[in-house]
Amino acid sequence: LMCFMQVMLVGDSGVGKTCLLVRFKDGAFLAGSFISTVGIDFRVSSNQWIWDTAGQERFRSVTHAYYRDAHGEKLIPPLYLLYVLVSCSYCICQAWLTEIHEYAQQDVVLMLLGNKADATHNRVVKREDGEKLAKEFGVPFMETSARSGLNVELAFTAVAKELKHRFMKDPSERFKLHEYVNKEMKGAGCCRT
Ligand SMILES: Nc1nc2c(ncn2[C@@H]2O[C@H](COP(=O)(O)OP(=O)(O)OP(=O)(O)O)[C@@H](O)[C@H]2O)c(=O)[nH]1
Repeated sequence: LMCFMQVMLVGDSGVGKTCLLVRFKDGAFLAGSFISTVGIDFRVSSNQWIWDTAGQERFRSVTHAYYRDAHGEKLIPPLYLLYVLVSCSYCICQAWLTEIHEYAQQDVVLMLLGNKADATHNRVVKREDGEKLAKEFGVPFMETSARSGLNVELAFTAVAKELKHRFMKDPSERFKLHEYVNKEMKGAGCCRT
């Protein structure tokens, strides 16, 4: 059974959307100069089609267009919402969550990721803050690092598992995304690569 899915990464410019994708797909970290995504981009990884959206405000209308299909129906795919632990992008995450609720379907699969967990000396957002925000919106949460690889694989496979279960609609085997994530995720102190 081939299951092809699309997911989308959203979050402010510079939080590490492209880097997380590259880490997941190629197992490498894109260090050095930062090339901002223009509009929207996608990468195909085995059976996942992952949209990488531009975080910059001036591309917002382009990314919004992808939230709906040609008939204006609410479409769009499971989302990973990112903020970064080293700047105030966390503060505006709430705005992203509100926007997603407006544009996406009710049953959208969402995952909140706090990226750049490796940059401990620059950290300004506490883990508890991420947990609190996630709880408020009822979404699973984990801290990640595209640099060290922390929880990157898990973030993508957990959503893939959830979608697979939804697709197969087998009520006897209800997949519990929150439980799975809480069991499998690593803390930021431990660097799994
Ligand atoms: N230390 C550290 N730096 C990271 C990490 N992820 C990304 N970066 C750096 O953050 C910068 C921005 O990363 P991108 O992945 O291009 O950010 P983006 O969210 O795709 O940005 P836009 O395309 O503008 O929306 C780059 O300089 C990366 O090297 C991480 O986990 N740890």
